[in-house]
Order: sequence, then structure tokens, then C-alpha cells
Amino acid sequence: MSAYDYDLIVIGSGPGGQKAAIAAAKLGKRVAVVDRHDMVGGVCVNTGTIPSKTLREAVHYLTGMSQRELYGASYRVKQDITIADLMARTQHVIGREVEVVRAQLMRNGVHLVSGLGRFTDPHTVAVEGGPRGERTSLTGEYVVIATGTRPARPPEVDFDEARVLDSDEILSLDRIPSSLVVVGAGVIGIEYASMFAALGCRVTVVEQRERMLEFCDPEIVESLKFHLRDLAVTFRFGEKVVDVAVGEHATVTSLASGKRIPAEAVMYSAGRQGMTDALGLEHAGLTADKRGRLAVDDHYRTEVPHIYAVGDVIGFPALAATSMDQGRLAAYHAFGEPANELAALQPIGIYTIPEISYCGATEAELTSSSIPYEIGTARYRELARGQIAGDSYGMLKLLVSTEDRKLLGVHVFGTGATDLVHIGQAVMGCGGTVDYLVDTVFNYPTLSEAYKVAALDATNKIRALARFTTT
Ligand SMILES: Cc1cc2nc3c(=O)[nH]c(=O)nc-3n(C[C@H](O)[C@H](O)[C@H](O)COP(=O)(O)OP(=O)(O)OC[C@H]3O[C@@H](n4cnc5c(N)ncnc54)[C@H](O)[C@@H]3O)c2cc1C
Ligand SMILES: NC(=O)c1ccc[n+]([C@@H]2O[C@H](COP(=O)([O-])OP(=O)(O)OC[C@H]3O[C@@H](n4cnc5c(N)ncnc54)[C@H](O)[C@@H]3O)[C@@H](O)[C@H]2O)c1
Repeated sequence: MSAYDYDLIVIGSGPGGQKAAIAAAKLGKRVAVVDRHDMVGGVCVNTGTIPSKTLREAVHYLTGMSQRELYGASYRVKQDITIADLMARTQHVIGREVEVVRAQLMRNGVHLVSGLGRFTDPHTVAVEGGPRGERTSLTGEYVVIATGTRPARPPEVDFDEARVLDSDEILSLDRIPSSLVVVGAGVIGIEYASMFAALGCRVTVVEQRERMLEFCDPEIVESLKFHLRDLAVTFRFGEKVVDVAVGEHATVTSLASGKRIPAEAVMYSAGRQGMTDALGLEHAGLTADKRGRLAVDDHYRTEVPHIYAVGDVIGFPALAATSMDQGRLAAYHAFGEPANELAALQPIGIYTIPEISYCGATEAELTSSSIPYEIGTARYRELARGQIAGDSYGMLKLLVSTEDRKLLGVHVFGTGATDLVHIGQAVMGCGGTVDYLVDTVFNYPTLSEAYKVAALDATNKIRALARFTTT
């Protein structure tokens, strides 16, 4: 008989928490997951990834954006798109996803305990605030903290849930604003900026840094900026917001440079804060940094060996995909189950309109490491599938080692980018060369054919160089 109620208590039911719980349950362990009744599935399902990606899909479909190349600039699936049109799809998908999470936990015998968890000692979690106000206390041999993050709110800004909003509240807007200031050009800011711009809203993006999405390929970021400017987005880089004044019908955002920007609404997407302040960390022997994040070792173990932390609460890369694997690996480590480390090669997908995705090295990284490479490019407009889909701006770029012809990086912009990237990831993961892509037959007409076109482009350039060198 164990001295504890559970072998594992997981705090937070987002991607990290879910996978930690299910991995432990599959090993025959007794597991409880604690989360608020209305947050099953975490930030991912309720306020973050799933709503934003469904909203994007609804915007993309209803605005007819992807078909305008074929049917003209005035093409729309629906003339007056309302917030209700957009939210109907979003709420439907959230509801389904919550059910999927509940069913998966239930059929694996994981107990879902409603409320907020707080340590009272290193092995005990008190749970308060269930739907009927119940309180309970659970003990566990191991604990996984997967409490994620919430939007960071600068203290000097008055968020009013109507005109000055964070990225959670943007989902409860009661109408599509005619103009919007987006503060912060991180991934969240740019994804929402592109959605509102596609809806015909005049968007101004204010970013204190000189550039946006610095980790991406600059050529692709330029293409995105070009597209967004074309949709009436204004960028203010190197500018800091110092004040937001709210009137009855509008807001005015003041920048440190003295500029003032009127807009119907303002959305803050200026980073996120770890959800650790209400966890009673002091009773567990833990401390968080000033952004609420917890430090872990290579096995996701905190400084208290039986307490693990996974997902956004441990910081970079703060993605749903990585959080899931961290949760699984934490549970395996706790219960001594052998597991491989995660592959170092991880993709990035940015669901702007149009979307961006990449995997592997960027040109800047290769240049600074003095690794010689050649570029192979395919433009969607030269692919039959690109023409059929009406995507004339998309592109795929391969970075190929001129020394051993290995694929070093793949960067995609346009339709299907976040799926297409995985072909390049698989080739790179297996140490493949550009010749594999040249020698492989792709379905025709597909966007995947871009790999072949880009591979031929790269090999033509490498051959030209080889001929020059040998003559
Ligand atoms: C707008 C937006 C868009 C995003 N888009 C993408 C994307 O396209 N792709 C991608 O990979 N990632 C995306 N992300 C990031 C992704 O959502 C996160 O990486 C992921 O949700 C983190 O998972 P997690 O396991 O840390 O838990 P989270 O999903 O953050 O959930 C944490 C859970 O813990 C609960 N919790 C907190 N404190 C307590 C407590 N004391 N007791 C009990 N429960 C508690 C919360 O209620 C919440 O349900 C996006 C995020 C946002 C905000
Ligand atoms: N597609 C995806 O994978 C996806 C989508 C959305 C979110 N996410 C995750 O969510 C995390 C958080 O995203 P985020 O965009 O909120 O955070 P972020 O920290 O990446 O970006 C915030 C930006 O706001 C700027 N900023 C802060 N204060 C400002 C001010 N006063 N004036 C002007 N600019 C200011 C910062 O310089 C920064 O560039 C990301 O790191 C990412 O991991 C991923």
C-alpha cells in the first residue's frame, strides 16, 4: 500500500499536464489531474492555440482571402462577417476538443479534480474552487506542475475588457473593431494582427524592438510584412507604448516618440507570465523567477526531486507540441521508464495569413558559423498546384550544404507551410541530402513538389560552382 492517495498529481490540464497524466496511467499508475472546471484542456484548448487557429480558419474561409487571386479582389464568402460568425466555429471546436481531453483522461482511469491546486507541503495539494465550491486535499508521491502562463499585463495600463484587451479577452469582443492597435509583434500579436487585417480592420502594430519574428528567415518575414501592409497594416518598430487613453467610443495609444494612434480597440500581446503565484510554492520548497517561471533539469525535474515542471511554465520554447512531449518524458522519468530525448530538430509554425514555417538552420546562423551553403527556391506560382490553389506568393526555400549536400534548413511561406515543413524535417532528421529530393517522385500536382523544384535549383547552383572550380 502506498502512503499517498496518488502515484502522480498533475496540476494543470493543458498539453503538458494531459500527456504526463496519460503516460503515467499507461504505466499502471494512479493519477489525478487538477484544473478549473472551465479550463479543461488548458490555455491551449480554451484561450490559446485552438481558439486562435480556429478563428484564423473561419477568417480565411469567410473572407474568401485564399480565392481572390482566382475570383477577384471583391470576392467574399460572406459580405458582412460578424463576431458571431467567427465565434460559432471557434466555440464548436473548443467544445469538441474539451470532450476529447475529458474522454482520453477518463478512459485511461485518470481522475479529473475540479478547482485550483495549491501546495500545502511538498507531497500535498489542496484543491479549492470546484463548481460547487468543494475543497479537497490530495497527496501524491510525484507532482507535475503544468500550470502554463497568462498574458502579461503592464501595471500602468487599464485593461477594461471592452476596448483595452489582452489576447485572452480578444476572444470575447462583441464586434469586429474598425481599427485596432496591437502592442507587441511577437507570434501572438502578428497572428491576430493578420486575422483582423484580413477582416478589413485597420491595424497598427507597435513593437519596441527594431524587427519582428527575428528567429525566422528575414526574406520570409519581409514577404509577410509586404502582405500585411497590403492589407492596410501599419508597423511602428522601435516604438514603445507609454499610455493608452480610453474614451467612450475610441482609444488613443501614446508612444514614447510622441506619436498618438486613435483606434477603436487595443490588444496587448506583450509577453506572458508563468501561473505560479497561487501555487503555494513556498510550501513545496520551490521559487519562481520574476516572470513566474520554474527552473528544471534535463529531465524536467525541479530542485525538489519528486516535483517536475513542464510546458509554458518552464519557458522556451513554450509551444503546445513541445509541452506534450515534456509531460510524457517527465512521467517516464519519475517512474523509471526508459525514453529517448526529444530530437533537437524542431519545427516552428506561425499561423499568420499567409502562414510561415521552418525547421533547421537559418541563413544568418549558417553565415555566423561559417558553414557554406547554397539556396534552392521554389515559388508556388511556378507549381501547377499553386496556380490551382490561387496562391501566387508562396515559396519554399532549402538551405543545402555545399560540402556534403546535406539539407540544413527549410523555410516555407504560404498555403500549407506548417504541414509542408515536415517533409524537410524528416529528410534532415534522417541526415538526408538534397539528392534524395531530386531523386524522389512527388505526386503531381501538389505543393510538396516545391521540394523537388527547390532541390533542383540548389543542385544546379552547386553544379555550376563545381564546374567553375574544376576548370
Ligand atoms: C493566442 C495563443 C496562440 C497559440 N498558438 C500556438 C500554436 O499555434 N502552436 C503551438 O504549438 N502553441 C501555441 N500557443 C502556445 C500553447 O498554447 C502553449 O504552449 C500550451 O498551451 C502550453 O501548455 P501547458 O501544458 O503549459 O498548459 P496550458 O495550456 O498553458 O494550460 C495550463 C493549465 O493549468 C491550469 N492551472 C494554472 N494554475 C493552476 C492551479 N493552481 N491549479 C490547477 N490548475 C491550474 C490553467 O487553468 C490551465 O488550464 C499559443 C498560445 C497562445 C496564448
Ligand atoms: N504559432 C505558434 O507557435 C504560437 C502562436 C502564438 C503564441 N505562441 C507562444 O506564445 C508565446 C508568447 O507570445 P507573445 O507574442 O505574447 O510574446 P513575445 O514575448 O514573443 O512577444 C511580445 C512582444 O511584445 C513586445 N513588447 C513588449 N512590451 C511592449 C511595449 N510596451 N510596446 C511595444 N512592444 C512591446 C516585445 O518586444 C515582444 O516582441 C510565444 O513565445 C510562443 O511560444 C506560439
